[in-house]
Amino acid sequence: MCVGIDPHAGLLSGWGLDDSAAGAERMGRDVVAASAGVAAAIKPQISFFERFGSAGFVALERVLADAREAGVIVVGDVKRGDIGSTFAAYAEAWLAPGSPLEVDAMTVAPYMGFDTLSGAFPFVREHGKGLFVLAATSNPEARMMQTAVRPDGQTLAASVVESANAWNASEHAADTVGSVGVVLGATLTLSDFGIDTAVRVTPALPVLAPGFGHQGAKVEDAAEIFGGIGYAVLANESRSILDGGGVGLAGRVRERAALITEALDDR
Ligand SMILES: O=c1ccn([C@@H]2O[C@H](COP(=O)(O)O)[C@@H](O)[C@H]2O)c(=O)[nH]1
Repeated sequence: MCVGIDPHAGLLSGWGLDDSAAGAERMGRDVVAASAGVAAAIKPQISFFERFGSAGFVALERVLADAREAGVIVVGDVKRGDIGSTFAAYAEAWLAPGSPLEVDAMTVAPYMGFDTLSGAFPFVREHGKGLFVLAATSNPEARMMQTAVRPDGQTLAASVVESANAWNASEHAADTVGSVGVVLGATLTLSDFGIDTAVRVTPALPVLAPGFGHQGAKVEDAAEIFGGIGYAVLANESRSILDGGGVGLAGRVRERAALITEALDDR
C-alpha cells in the first residue's frame, strides 16, 4: 500500500484546512503519521506543493523530514526527464543523501530515451535509491502514445518494461527485488499495452500502481491485474484515502493496507 499525498484544494477544504502551503504541510504530516508502520510507502505529488512556490517546497521538506524520522519510505512523484546532463541534476536534487528534498525513489519519464536516466544510477547503486519509470500510465489519454509500436514490433510501454528488467538483471541477483521499477496503471488491461504479465520476472520488478480508488480500479482485483508481475506491487491510492478528512485517516489507511495485503499475499 502506498498512500498518496495530493493536497487538492477540495480535499484540504474537507480537512478544514486552507488551500495554502501550511494546509498542504498539515495534510502531508498527518498522512506520514497515519502511514508509519502500516503502509509500505507514501507518495507526495509534487505539483500540489509546487503551486505554492518556495513556501510549498519548505512544506514538502518538513513532510519528508517527518517521513525520514518515522522510517516511512517515500516515493517522490516528480516525473522528471530531460537530456542526460540535466536529468543528472534532477537525480541529485531528489536522490542525493542529505539533499533537502531527498526521497527514497522518484518517478521518471523515459521519453527522451531510457539511457538519459543513467544520471540516477550512482544514487541507486551507492545509496539504495529507486526509480519508477513511466511505462503504461493510468490515464486514458496515454494509450495512443504508449501503445505505439516500434519497428521491431514492441510497444513503447513494453520496451520500457524490458529496459527496466534488463537493468535489474544486470545489477541484482535473481532472487532479489530490482531497484528500477515501472509505473503501470491499475486501470489498464496490460496486455493491450503489449505487456506480458503471465511470467514472474527475476529479479522482481517493482511496480508503482496508481489508479486504485478514485480512478476506478479495485485493490481486490490486484492479483488479476498484475498476474505474475504482482510480486512487488505498490498499490497507490490518493484521493480515495484522503477524502473524508483527517479524522479517521489512520483507520482508512489500515483498512486499505489490509485489503491490498490480502489481495497480493500469495504472490
Ligand atoms: O500513471 C499514473 C502515474 C501517476 N499518477 C499519480 O498518482 C496519483 C493518483 O491519485 P488518485 O487520487 O488515487 O487518483 C496522482 O498523484 C497522480 O498524479 C497517476 O494517477 N497515474
